[in-house]
Amino acid sequence: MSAPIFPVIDYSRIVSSNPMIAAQEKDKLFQSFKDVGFIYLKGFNFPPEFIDTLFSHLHKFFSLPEEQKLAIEGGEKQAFRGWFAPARTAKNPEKADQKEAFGLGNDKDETRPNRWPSNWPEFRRDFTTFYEECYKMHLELLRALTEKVGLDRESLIPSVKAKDCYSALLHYYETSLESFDTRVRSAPHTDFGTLTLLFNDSNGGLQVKNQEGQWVDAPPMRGHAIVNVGDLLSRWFNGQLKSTQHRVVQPPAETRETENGTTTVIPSRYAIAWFGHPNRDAVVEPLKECVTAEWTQKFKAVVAGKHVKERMARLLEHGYLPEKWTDDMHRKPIAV
Ligand SMILES: O=C(O)CCC(=O)C(=O)O
Ligand SMILES: [Fe+2]
Repeated sequence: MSAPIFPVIDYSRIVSSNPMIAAQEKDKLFQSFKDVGFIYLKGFNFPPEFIDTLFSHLHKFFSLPEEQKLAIEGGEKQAFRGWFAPARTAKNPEKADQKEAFGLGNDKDETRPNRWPSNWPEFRRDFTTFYEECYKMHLELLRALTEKVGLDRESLIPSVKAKDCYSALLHYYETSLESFDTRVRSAPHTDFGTLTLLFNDSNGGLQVKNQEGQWVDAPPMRGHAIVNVGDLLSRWFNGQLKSTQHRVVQPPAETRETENGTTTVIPSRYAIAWFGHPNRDAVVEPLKECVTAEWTQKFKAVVAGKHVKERMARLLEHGYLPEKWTDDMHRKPIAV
């Protein structure tokens, strides 16, 4: 196997009680987010078998009869909780990514109830555990990053304590080769929040834009999460940490035997993303420790909830058509 394209960070070293080990790993974490904005994370709270269980839930959920999924369809009015049909990943089906999704948030947030599939307690239990564990891990990573700019390690914690995070279960369904000419699985974007923890099945497709502006494959590695910096964390660190563009393209096509000969298809792919977001009412502006005479303030203050909602609504409104996409689109203010 070739060398991983991002640095591999060992979570167990970040939280090690040996200060030398922890400091070394935190340096590497900070530097990696400065250089590329992406890492592979290993040594964390749950074993690969737990992720396997989550993936088997995904397979089962997305193959439920459509009427059962429609019963828990989500959208902006449901705070993006529930099922998103393929055509609903954008209002105009022509522009939608080739995927269906299930979104969930903090299960204790009664103002935005999750829309769980009925009669399936294990699904709710396991994804709630997953959500909570990812939340804990992201806290430790935030602590490490704030320490690195000379702040108290608890400085950012009050701004994320509401657990207003989000998780998206993704099914990029099998398609014919022809329909891929004009459509993508997930068009180029940056994530909106603090840190994203991403778990992939063994089918590739994720690509990340490198410093030279080229798209490079970020293949999945068993037992590792891919973790990347989102826009709001980048803002907090005044752009020192990079919120890097990524996209999902098709893996190699497969040829199948059929009764009438052969057919070429793009195989399906499943992914589980957990997006760390600050509290809805948190005001995110560059930390003063990250603003200097040489590196002046790059961003204005934004209210986190407004930023996230606008970005999600825009995604749903417009979809991401590659030919219409411009690299700075996500930074343009939305007309309200
Ligand atoms: O499916 C993937 O690997 C990545 C998905 C992604 O980037 C996202 O949903 O923000
Ligand atoms: Fe993403």
